[in-house]
Amino acid sequence: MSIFDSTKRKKKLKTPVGFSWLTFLYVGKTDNVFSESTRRVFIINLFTSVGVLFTFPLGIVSLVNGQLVLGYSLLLIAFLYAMNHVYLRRTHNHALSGNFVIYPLYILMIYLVYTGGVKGTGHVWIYCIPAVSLFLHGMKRGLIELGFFTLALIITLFFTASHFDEFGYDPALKSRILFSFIVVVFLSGIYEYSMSRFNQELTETSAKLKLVAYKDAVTDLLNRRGMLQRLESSAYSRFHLLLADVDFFKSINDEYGHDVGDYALVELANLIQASLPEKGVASRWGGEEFLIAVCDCSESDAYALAELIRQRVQEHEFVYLDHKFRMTLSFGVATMNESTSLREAITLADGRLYQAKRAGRNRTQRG
Ligand SMILES: Nc1nc2c(ncn2[C@@H]2O[C@H](COP(=O)(O)OP(=O)(O)OP(=O)(O)O)[C@@H](O)[C@H]2O)c(=O)[nH]1
Repeated sequence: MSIFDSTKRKKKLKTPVGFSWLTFLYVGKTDNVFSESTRRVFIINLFTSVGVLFTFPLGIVSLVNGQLVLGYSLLLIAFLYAMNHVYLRRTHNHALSGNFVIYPLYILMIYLVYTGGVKGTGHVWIYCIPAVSLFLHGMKRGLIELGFFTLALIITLFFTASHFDEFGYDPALKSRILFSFIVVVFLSGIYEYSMSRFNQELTETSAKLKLVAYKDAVTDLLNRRGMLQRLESSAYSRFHLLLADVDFFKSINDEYGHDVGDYALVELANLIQASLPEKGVASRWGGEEFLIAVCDCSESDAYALAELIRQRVQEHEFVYLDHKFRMTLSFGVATMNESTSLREAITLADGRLYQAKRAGRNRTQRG
């Protein structure tokens, strides 16, 4: 992999001056908001923030009503969720943070079903479990955990001295709660499955589109857009550009046909690729033009590389069916550095290439 695959400039969300809810929910990490990990951080943080808004006042109400265990449990969860925000902000570790969310939630739900919560309404909260569990742990682990949770629910409902009966509910309510919970698990599972399939297809399609957008279909090198993107996002502030143009390429097309011209371009691309140093990248810049970039070397090294490629091409015999022919390249070499921008360096290389052509072709022109 080339050194030009380095730091990518990432899109930042515009945040208004002062407090921003988006910045809060993304725990300050608003770059690359479309990435899966940032999305997870967002949802976990959203869930815990909403969780604090519910559990904190409900905890206070429970304490006031004298339900001390429930009150302290809710306040503990509110505290854990608030700490989770701090933890996410510092580490962005959504995997561990997700566990902070879901495991206390499982325990709280079983506790609410067992005790009846506030005025026997505790069981109504269990329906948030399937979606959260499947989202945080995915289909496989999520369903296994939900299986265990359902088992704990059955035991709590039917085999413990839960306080459920003391609120005067119809006995059928227990089985209705269980079945409706299983239905919600089932629907959430279908939703999670279709979402993950959709996301997978979206990721694959976007990777394919990127490939098409940044690669040249004939030579498989980067195309102009891909090369510009690579160079503009490179961490290196100094590199050398070698702009090569095939000499009299039109005559190849005219003499042997367009297919042979295409074959020659592919062969040239292979020759260039095979000559590249580790810290180099090549692209098809235009019709019969190739732009090469190298870094961590001197201007003389860059010139020597252009000469090496030029000589290899000159010595190479191109063979296509019963056609045999030779080709040459002209080069213009320029350096991008602190005082010369990328665009200026490309223009310089282009000007020097033109000089090499005017001076007779099959040569390298540097500054
Ligand atoms: N086969 C093929 N030919 C291409 C492709 N892209 C551009 N060309 C041809 O490249 C040729 C470029 O011709 P010119 O610009 O006149 O340059 P040249 O013949 O190489 O002459 P100099 O650059 O002056 O040495 C044209 O005939 C284009 O049709 C391609 O993808 N495949």
